Amino acid sequence: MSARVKICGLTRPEDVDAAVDCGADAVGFVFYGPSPRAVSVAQAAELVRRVPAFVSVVGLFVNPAHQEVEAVLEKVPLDLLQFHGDETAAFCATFARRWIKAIRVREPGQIERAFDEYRASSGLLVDAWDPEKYGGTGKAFNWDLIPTERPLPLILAGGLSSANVFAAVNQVKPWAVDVSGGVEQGKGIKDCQKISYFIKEVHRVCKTD
Ligand SMILES: O=C(O)c1ccccc1NCC(=O)[C@H](O)[C@H](O)COP(=O)(O)O
Repeated sequence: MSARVKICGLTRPEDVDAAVDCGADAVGFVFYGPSPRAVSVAQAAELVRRVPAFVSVVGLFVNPAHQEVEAVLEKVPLDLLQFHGDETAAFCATFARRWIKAIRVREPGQIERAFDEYRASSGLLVDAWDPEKYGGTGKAFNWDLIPTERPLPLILAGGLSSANVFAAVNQVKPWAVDVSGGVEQGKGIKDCQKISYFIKEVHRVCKTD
């Protein structure tokens, strides 16, 4: 078994370097103003310059206007778009870029329905539901709601950290895991030691299989 790792919500050059050096497969930048992890287009363009070949750069949006995404794409070489709001599949597919859809899980059957609705995506990210936030909540959800039959790559997110990612990967066997709060020392400020432990735990479970 192998699971890839995405470190999301990076805001500082040293955190990008730490994620890359520790072996992250993807790094995520939040283009959503209300988030404490939001980056400007100019800031993201600078940060992305540090990302080497074969590490994917993901741009995260929440219910953006079409023009807003295009404006980011003009300046920031994103490999993938991650839509974290109530975007339709038709909207997500209007950009000349691969995309993944995040859903916030709270009831049985929801993931199965999303697999169908977002079948044109490159993956479905499953995160915890929260009444007030679209993501980055630091909360886990009931992994028993995740079906074993998956027509798309499944990316597990929500409240992961080095303390639970071994169990998560072992149980869910996701294509990838996505973490933000679990590798931070403060909102938007990553902790390179936590990033290192997190990725080591994912690699450890992959070796034991
Ligand atoms: O990070 C945010 O502030 C955020 C705001 C709005 C939508 C999504 C957001 N983040 C998404 C992520 O960082 C992750 O994909 C995911 O939600 C996991 O976050 P965490 O539970 O903190 O590990």
